[in-house]
Amino acid sequence: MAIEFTKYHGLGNDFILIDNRSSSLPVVTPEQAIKLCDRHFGIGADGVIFALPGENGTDYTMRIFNSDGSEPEMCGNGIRCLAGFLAELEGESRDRDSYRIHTLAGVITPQILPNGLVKVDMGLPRLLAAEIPTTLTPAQEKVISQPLEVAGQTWEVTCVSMGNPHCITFVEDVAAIELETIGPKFEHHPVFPQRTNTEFIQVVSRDYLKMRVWERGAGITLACGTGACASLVAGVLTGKCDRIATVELPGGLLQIEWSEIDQRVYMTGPAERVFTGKLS
Ligand SMILES: N[C@@H](CCC[C@H](N)C(=O)O)C(=O)O
Repeated sequence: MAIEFTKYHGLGNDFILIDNRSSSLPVVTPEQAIKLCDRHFGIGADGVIFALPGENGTDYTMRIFNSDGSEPEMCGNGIRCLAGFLAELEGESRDRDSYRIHTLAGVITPQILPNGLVKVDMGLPRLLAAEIPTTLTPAQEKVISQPLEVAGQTWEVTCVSMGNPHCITFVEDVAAIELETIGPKFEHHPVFPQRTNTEFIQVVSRDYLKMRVWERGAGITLACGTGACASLVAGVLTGKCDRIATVELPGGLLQIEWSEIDQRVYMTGPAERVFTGKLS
């Protein structure tokens, strides 16, 4: 049976979206997702996202497979794309602009703004070592500016979970980082039992950060929404930036806020539909 899909991207972080609302199991296996994501022999994408029926009273459930077939807990750019995709699926019967989405990282709420951008309530950042998870500090302690040996160099890292793990390091010049070489070494470092996403951040000013990312299960991507949120939180924890900042990624800009009022993180950015097709 042919499966319809729609390709979306959020700042060049691209996804194959599948309408999976009639079943609570993804209609594509992780092995198939690897093939679909292949940029030479498949459609090409950083991941496959499924719109499933809501669980625990939510409107919908999001599941995602990375391009290596692993399943992450959350995806920031992906959930903006999912909001656009759901609006498209609901069509003229749509009577809301925000969705409560069940994810492996908890309930996440994207809202489609009148200007077409999507603002997402990304929830509370998790800061304890056990929550990342990492063995860099004792389980119930935060991981702020800790030394970590990677590739014969000592990096100062701060770790934040947005449901998925992030290791953030502040550098003088993001352009000088050899991501392809160093990224996998962070991802598979033994202090990260569930591997990690790694963000390299250059602080341009207290409200403007430049970021490059190596994603767990996907490698170099043009943007990472959870990574931008985690990086702003790391910047606040280390005193390097304000609670509201623009994060510049290779694919474009995200606006991130770590609210002083409710301590939740809010991300605003685009979601662009690219094309549709059928898997046979
Ligand atoms: N690109 C995403 C994150 C996708 C999941 C990540 N690769 C992981 O394994 O945690 C984003 O925009 O947040």
